[in-house]
Amino acid sequence: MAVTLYTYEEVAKHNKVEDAWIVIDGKVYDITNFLDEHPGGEEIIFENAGGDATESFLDIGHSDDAMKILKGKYIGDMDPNSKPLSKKETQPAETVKKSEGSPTFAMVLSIVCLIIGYYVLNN
Ligand code: HEM
Repeated sequence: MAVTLYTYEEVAKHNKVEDAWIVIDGKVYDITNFLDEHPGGEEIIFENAGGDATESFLDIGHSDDAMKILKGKYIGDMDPNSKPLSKKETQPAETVKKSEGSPTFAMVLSIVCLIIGYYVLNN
């Protein structure tokens, strides 16, 4: 089967949480479904979305297990004629959303406090 070739411009479009690709060693990987499963954290891997993560990936010294997971995410090769873009051009489109306290919870808490305050003042 023919290998799909991608350019750095094409890869750079996939820099979103719901659509994230990275390049490692001339190969392209779709890591969308892996972001929140990454043992090293969602943020650190997402920082490389849309760009080349070869150096960061190898620097960490990932295990054979990590290599196996990586293989499963393979979608094609880099076009050897494509030139890497600057870091600025491959910045992820957003940051990974952190789970913040739910606004509903804060609202319920305020209402409970008001009710308690009302009873304290009126008894
Ligand atoms: C698809 C690509 C990746 C896969 C499949 C992957 C997989 C894993 C796995 C399985 C681990 C657990 C430790 C191990 O088995 O080596 C891990 C840890 C880690 N990864 Fe990744 N990773 C990927 C990309 C990256 C990238 C691009 C970075 C850095 C920018 C990164 C940074 C880390 C860090 C900091 C840890 C924690 C290491 C530690 O606690 O010692 N990973 N990764």
